[in-house]
This record gives sequence, structure tokens and C-alpha cells, in this order.
Amino acid sequence: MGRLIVIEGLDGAGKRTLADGLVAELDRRGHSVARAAFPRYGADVHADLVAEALRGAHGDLADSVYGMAVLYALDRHGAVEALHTDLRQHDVVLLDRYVASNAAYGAARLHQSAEGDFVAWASELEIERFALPRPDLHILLQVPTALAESRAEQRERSDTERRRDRFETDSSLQQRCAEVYTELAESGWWSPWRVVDGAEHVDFAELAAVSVGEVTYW
Ligand SMILES: Nc1ncnc2c1ncn2[C@@H]1O[C@H](COP(=O)(O)OP(=O)(O)O)[C@@H](O)[C@H]1O
Ligand SMILES: Cc1cn([C@H]2C[C@H](O)[C@@H](COP(=O)(O)OP(=O)(O)O)O2)c(=O)[nH]c1=O
Repeated sequence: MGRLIVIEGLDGAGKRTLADGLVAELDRRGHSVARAAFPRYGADVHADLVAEALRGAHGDLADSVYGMAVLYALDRHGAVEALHTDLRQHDVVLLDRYVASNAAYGAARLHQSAEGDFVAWASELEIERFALPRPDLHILLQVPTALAESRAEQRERSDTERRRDRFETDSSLQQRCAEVYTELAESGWWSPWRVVDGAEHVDFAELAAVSVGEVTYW
């Protein structure tokens, strides 16, 4: 059975770039890796509805924190079988965003902490009811909000396909989100968490060893 590793962090933190580096290191060490990212834009209708709503479609849908969170969750619900298959066939299944994104962004939008009603509701929906597979490890890619914002801006300039949406351009939301992520990591929500400083050089060898369970201390 493979290990489920989840990368979390703010928009523009560098999650995709970190995933590229970690996959290369795991590959170099001979581990087979399956990789996925949520939302599954273009592959799941719920994810597409989310993207459209974030760009102003579907009336007041994007204003509903719970409504949007249900769509993100249904995207993952539709991926449960594929995740189990990948876990059977690979040493590592590496996800760019998972349930903790819903927990962090929803709580932040509602000005709640990780102890609040929203995180409890999201856990009940996705962990209990949808029975999504539990991660072996969350990696929180922590960067100052201003750095994440400038990286997201830089990416927007070089890749017009990735124009920033209304969450991504809301600095105070991103700041609150960073706080909820830190709380989730500190409380060990749903799995152990490894916090990686994305403003510094990342030690991929060490991160790969932690990811495959060779190193089990935090
Ligand atoms: N460690 C880093 N140092 C400098 N730039 C980075 C670093 N990581 C990512 N970037 C750049 O920042 C932008 C956002 O990175 P990306 O991995 O797409 O973030 P995310 O997936 O978290 O939204 C990209 O233009 C990327 O090249
Ligand atoms: C996966 C997920 C994302 N989000 C938020 C985080 C991001 O602000 C936004 C879009 O996800 P993101 O991964 O940033 O997509 P992209 O950068 O490719 O457009 O959705 C949630 O609120 N809940 C979730 O479950």
C-alpha cells in the first residue's frame, strides 16, 4: 500500500514547484509516484463549476462558503476510487491540495480558527461521510503572504491560463488562511504535518525520506 502525501499552502506558495522537486527526488530513489491536484479542473464537473463561480458565473454561488466547499468536496468524492487504485499501485501518491484546503479556506473566509464550526463541519463531511483516504503526511509549504502573492502575480504574468481568481487576489483572506493552516499543522489535524519553509532552500532528500516513511520523527 502506497503512502498518501499532501502538499498544502497558500495560492502562489510554490506547491506545484515543490511537488515537481519531490517527484524528481522520489523518482531518483526508485520510488513510483502517482500525482494529482485538486480541484480537478477539466476532469470533474464540480471542479469546473468552482472555477466558473470564482470568475463570476452562477449568480451568488461563490458567496456561499458552504456551497463552494460542498463542490470542492464532491470533486474529491468522485476521486475516491482512483485514489485507492493509485495507492495500491504506487509507493507514493502525491496530492497538491486536499481536504485541508477546504478546511483552511472555508474557516478563513468565515473568520474562524481551526477550532471553529467550519473545520468540524468539513471534517464530518469529507472524512466521516465521504470516507476519503487519510493522508500519511501533510506538508505545509509556509511562505510569508506577501511572497506567495508576488509569486502568484509573477506566474499570472508568465502564464495567462492561470489568471488569479477572487480568493487569490484577497490578501487579507490569504493571511487568515495562513493562520488556519498553521493551527491545523500544530494540532496534527488528521495526520502528522511537516512544515517546510518555502522562502528557504528545500532539502528534497530529507523531504523524500520523510515522505516514504524512512524518517518518522517530525
Ligand atoms: N522556491 C521558489 N523560489 C522562487 N520562485 C518560486 C519558488 N517556488 C515557486 N516559485 C514560482 O512562484 C510561482 C508560483 O509557484 P507554483 O508552484 O505555481 O505555486 P502554487 O502551486 O502554490 O500556486 C511560479 O511562477 C513559480 O515558478
Ligand atoms: C482544493 C480546494 C481549493 N480551494 C481553494 C484554494 C484556491 O484559492 C482555489 C483554487 O485552487 P488552486 O489549487 O489554487 O487552483 P489554481 O491555482 O490552479 O486556480 O480554491 C478550496 O477552498 N477548497 C478546496 O478543497
